[in-house]
Amino acid sequence: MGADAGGRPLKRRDYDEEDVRVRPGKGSRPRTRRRPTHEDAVEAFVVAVDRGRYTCLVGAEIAGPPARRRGPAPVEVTAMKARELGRKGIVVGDRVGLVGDHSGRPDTLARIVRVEPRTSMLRRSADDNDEVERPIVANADQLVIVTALADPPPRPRMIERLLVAAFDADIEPLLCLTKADLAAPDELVARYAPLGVPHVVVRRNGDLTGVRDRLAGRLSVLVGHSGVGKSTMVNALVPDAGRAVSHVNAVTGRGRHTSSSAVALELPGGGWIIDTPGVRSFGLGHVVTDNVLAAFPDLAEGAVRCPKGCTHRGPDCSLDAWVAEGHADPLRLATLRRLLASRDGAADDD
Ligand SMILES: Nc1nc2c(ncn2[C@@H]2O[C@H](COP(=O)(O)OP(=O)(O)OP(=O)(O)O)[C@@H](O)[C@H]2O)c(=O)[nH]1
Ligand SMILES: [Zn+2]
Repeated sequence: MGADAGGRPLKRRDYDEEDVRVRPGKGSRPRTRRRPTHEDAVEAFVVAVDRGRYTCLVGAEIAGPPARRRGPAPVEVTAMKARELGRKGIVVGDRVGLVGDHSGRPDTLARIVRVEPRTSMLRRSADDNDEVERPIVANADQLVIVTALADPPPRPRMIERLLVAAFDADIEPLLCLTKADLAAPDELVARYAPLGVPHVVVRRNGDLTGVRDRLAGRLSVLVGHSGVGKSTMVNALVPDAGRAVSHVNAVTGRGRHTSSSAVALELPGGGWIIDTPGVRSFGLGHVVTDNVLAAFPDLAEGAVRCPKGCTHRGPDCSLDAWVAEGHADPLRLATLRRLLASRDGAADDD
């Protein structure tokens, strides 16, 4: 399980497991009962979710520079999920179809009747040994791993977890090293650059050209431990971020929800960033072993010699020999094994 006949790890293509979970119909109902097609639904982009209320933008340019936007400014619409969608989850980043009152006028409520197929889904589990996954953000094409160079100190375990999550979700990672005034980035860069992970270095009030270039025209999700300077950077990248967020709050009317959920913000130069609240941990219980391994490209190469179904933790594992032969750093193998072990309940803290 978890690999195809050629031993390659399976990639998730069924981005929405709820789509395929078919419920047995209630006897008398004809099986061919068709749902309304809602051909009149307008396209919208979900920028915030708060307890059953979805803040959606109608007419937003999701990729590419806003200069290319021809029509009028996007309209912010509050919507609820239509009954017919059942338990289907809707998250920030989703593209949806809206019916009903989508004027965006105060006290109006549209209905989401459709969720477009997703190009990616970033998920985490509550715990490593918990396979129940929580979808976080849909359709992102870049995962920005925000790490302070000091205060708080970098947490390599967390970085590696996020790299696994990015690989599993088929999202490109970007290491964003903040607080460069406090410590040099050399050590972290030396650790991740050989793995092909791109990086940018930022500091408060510093030049943001490097990170802006990486974010331009893309849908990036920012994840980091609390206190790494994520808000400081977001506010510098999106000068009216605070206003946008409080506007969203005003629409949903539920006070400050920025600390508890993700919010999508448009970059002045085009593209979107999805800011997520600071995380303490990032569970990987839902990731198949082969995808954990595949996120370690320096080791995955050596694992082709492993016995079929290798847990990569037992005495038959060929990775010990691979490392002994000098193909990879023993610390990397230790990291991989710690991660795999934590999925069986062992602690894996920084
Ligand atoms: N020295 C230094 N301090 C910074 C820098 N960027 C942010 N800080 C400080 O670090 C602290 C945390 O910054 P925030 O931007 O609030 O961090 P955050 O990641 O958004 O944290 P949460 O809101 O808890 O998720 C604040 O006291 C900032 O002033 C930096 O480049 N250098
Ligand atoms: Zn093995």
